[in-house]
Amino acid sequence: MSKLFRAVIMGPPGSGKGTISERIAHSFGLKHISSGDFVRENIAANTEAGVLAKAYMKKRLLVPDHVMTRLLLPRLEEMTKYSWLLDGFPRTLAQADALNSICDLDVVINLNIPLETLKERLRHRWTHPSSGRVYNMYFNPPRIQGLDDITGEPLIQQEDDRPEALVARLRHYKDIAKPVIDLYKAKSILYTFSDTETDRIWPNISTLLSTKIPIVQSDARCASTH
Ligand SMILES: Nc1ccn([C@H]2C[C@H](O)[C@@H](COP(=O)(O)OP(=O)(O)OP(=O)(O)O)O2)c(=O)n1
Ligand SMILES: Nc1nc2c(ncn2[C@@H]2O[C@H](COP(=O)(O)OP(=O)(O)O)[C@@H](O)[C@H]2O)c(=O)[nH]1
Repeated sequence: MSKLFRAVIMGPPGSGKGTISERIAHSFGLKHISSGDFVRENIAANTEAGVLAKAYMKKRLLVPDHVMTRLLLPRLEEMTKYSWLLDGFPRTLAQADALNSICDLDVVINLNIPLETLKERLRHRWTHPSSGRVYNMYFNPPRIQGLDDITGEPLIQQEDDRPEALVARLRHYKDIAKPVIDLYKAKSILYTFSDTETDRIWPNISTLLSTKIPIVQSDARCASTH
């Protein structure tokens, strides 16, 4: 059997991590692990780490490294048989070091999107709070305005997505992501994509992954699409 594939997707809020992760999972058959969704699931299930995480998220703070690693590492260890794509983790160098201690990454996709584009997208991002599903009123609107496609529940605009909040979030992202980006650059596994449109970035990511994903995965993809 060929080697399993391990990838991470990084980028500031609104850069398209969730949108692109879904396309990668669909096209290449990788398991998509969204750290934000996983945190929300743990909060909903009232796990010990979920209770800790909730206290930070309520204050709109990032969850500390030790809580995030306690949540994510066991989840990844359950996935040793699968190829996966990790979205939203690691965010800090400490998280990257913890990840490094349990696996070798093949590819890190780094999304580099202009600030004005991020502001514009997040201004129109609507979220289904309990699942974390996101919509954009122009790019991928819900079937019925203001309602989640799956549950029919109301969508909300998160405080954090307001342009005023975004500038601070982005500055914070840049500070904590820089050493992580430098680490992956030094390992020669960082691939940076810069554009204002996901639809223009996607073909380049798809080409990259087609050259990297092991044969077993590509065969599985062909089998499921023909
Ligand atoms: N490594 C991580 C991943 C997540 N979280 C917490 C804080 C986030 O606010 C929340 C939700 O994470 P998401 O990645 O879903 O969403 P965000 O709104 O933070 O980011 P984005 O706008 O990039 O989707 O989980 C965290 O503290 N540390
Ligand atoms: N207009 C526009 N919106 C996009 C594009 N790509 C993603 N979006 C929307 O922008 C928002 C942020 O994307 P998301 O995938 O949630 O980014 P994340 O925060 O990095 O996970 C969502 O509302 C997406 O639907 C794009 O190319 N153009």
